[in-house]
Amino acid sequence: MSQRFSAADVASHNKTDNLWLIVDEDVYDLTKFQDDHPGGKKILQRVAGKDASKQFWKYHNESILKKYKKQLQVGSLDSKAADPTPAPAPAPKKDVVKPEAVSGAVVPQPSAAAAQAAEAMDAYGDLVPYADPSWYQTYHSPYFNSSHEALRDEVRQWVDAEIMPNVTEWEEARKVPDTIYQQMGERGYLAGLLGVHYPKHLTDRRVASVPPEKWDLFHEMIVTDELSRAGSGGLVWNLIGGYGIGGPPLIKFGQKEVVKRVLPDLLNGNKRICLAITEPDAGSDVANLTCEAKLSEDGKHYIVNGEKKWITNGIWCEYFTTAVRTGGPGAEGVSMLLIERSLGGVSTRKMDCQGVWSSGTTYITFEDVKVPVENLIGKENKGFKVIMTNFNHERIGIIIQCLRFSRVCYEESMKYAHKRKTFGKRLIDHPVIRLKLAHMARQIEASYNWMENLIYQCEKMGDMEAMLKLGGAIASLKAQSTVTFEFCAREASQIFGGLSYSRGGQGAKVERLYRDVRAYAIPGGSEEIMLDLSIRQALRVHKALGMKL
Ligand code: HEM
Repeated sequence: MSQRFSAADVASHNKTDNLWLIVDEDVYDLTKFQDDHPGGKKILQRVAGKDASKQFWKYHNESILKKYKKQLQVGSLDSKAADPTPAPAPAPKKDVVKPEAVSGAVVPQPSAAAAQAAEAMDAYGDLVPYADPSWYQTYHSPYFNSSHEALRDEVRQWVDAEIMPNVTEWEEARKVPDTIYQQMGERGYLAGLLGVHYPKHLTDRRVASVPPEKWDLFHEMIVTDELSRAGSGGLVWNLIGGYGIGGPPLIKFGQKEVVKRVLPDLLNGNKRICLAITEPDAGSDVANLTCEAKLSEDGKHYIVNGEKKWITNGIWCEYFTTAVRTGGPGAEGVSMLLIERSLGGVSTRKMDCQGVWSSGTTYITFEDVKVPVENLIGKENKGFKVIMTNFNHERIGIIIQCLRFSRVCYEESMKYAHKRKTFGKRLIDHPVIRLKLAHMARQIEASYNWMENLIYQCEKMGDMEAMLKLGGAIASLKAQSTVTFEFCAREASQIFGGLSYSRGGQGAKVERLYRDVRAYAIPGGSEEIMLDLSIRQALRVHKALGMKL
């Protein structure tokens, strides 16, 4: 913004029909906007011509300026430093704070070897303690390197510019513009989100900051984590909810020709896929599903009839990775089939749900859909194995999202607690509020550190070994992360008070995430089923490993 004004210039625009004000040394013309101002026009008129920064920050958060700057800013104060372009820049290089002992605490010194081997990561983000993972905040990490740092910055800049200012609007409209999903493809992110590293043979899209050969599960984690900063399960599920669980079975177990025909459009963001397993009467109890696929007399097609319920993204999808019954009762009679909308007989209806509004939760009916046998994913009656190997990837996705949503609740609360005053003190100065923040942080950090370790294990193991050895721990962490999310959403809501009860405004993220909690605690295996499985599976594996009781 090139126009420069003195404070006296701005002061002359102090009438109702000529209303300017200053926020953080930028000058805004609110003459027309005042009638639409959700906080009322009188409150603006009272500060007309003045520096209203203090009042502004009392009632709004950053997203408001991001959204309205273009439309309302007319210039800056002449006292403002030149080139104020705000960028979520990677913070200064290696300016690492040396810990100092307080009250007699001993400060351990790293050994010479350790000091040589390990450099702390660069500082990144706002450095609010625990609001980002510790490797963003100058601490050491065995898992991340400069390619992860570069991707983090790439995704964050995109999310901050294109997504963050619009999320509330999209959520209310119950739809994210298709262009955002397409950008996920163009930027190469979709191709990296299937848990199979980077399938460069199926797409010419590339991620700007990471070459495909270097792509690992931590890069995948970063994309999901940074998207989740927007504080909306609906947004994340819209972009990767159906794709991230419907795509992996196809790319891993689909027949070569089908994969070659279907995958490129999916990876590039031109078409959508979802996972259709749950039915009105079969949820966590997958082996009981009834949607049937009968082989035609000539053996060339399956004829599919049945219903699927709570299917994320279903209304927008061309492809449905579907669990069907091809054999007898129980798990041995289940197969996976790629059903295509273009085959006819597929009807989708949007469901109205408590949370994740922009994710497109769908009820599906299949009526005599004629599916070519080539669309079988895996072997006939062996679909349960496909479903089982998919669970780790699905649950880790849920864990990443829940833990970032927990951080969002915590970060919003921490920032709000620094500006809101009650009984003459800022909220952060009340011990009871600090206690809430401490309980949030300890659960987030413990869970995140376990998650890093499990992702590292997945990176080192094959699918089958990971399914057997990690299935129990991942199920347990899924429950741990949804409980953490629920706790953080509740505590954040208490800290925000009424602002998190009404929709929009400063408490928008907290209010929305509070509504999203059940969408994480129930699907992908409910907390109860996860915790029980975690012990059963661990015992089974450790018996095989030689456990002595
Ligand atoms: C660039 C200038 C401003 C813009 C673009 C703006 C925009 C908005 C918007 C969009 C809201 C709806 C709530 C939200 O989404 O956060 C809002 C609410 C509000 N604004 Fe402003 N505003 C501006 C300046 C101010 C100033 C200077 C004051 C106070 C002197 C003020 C007081 C309020 C109040 C009291 C609310 C209602 C908050 C609530 O519901 O809790 N606004 N404003």
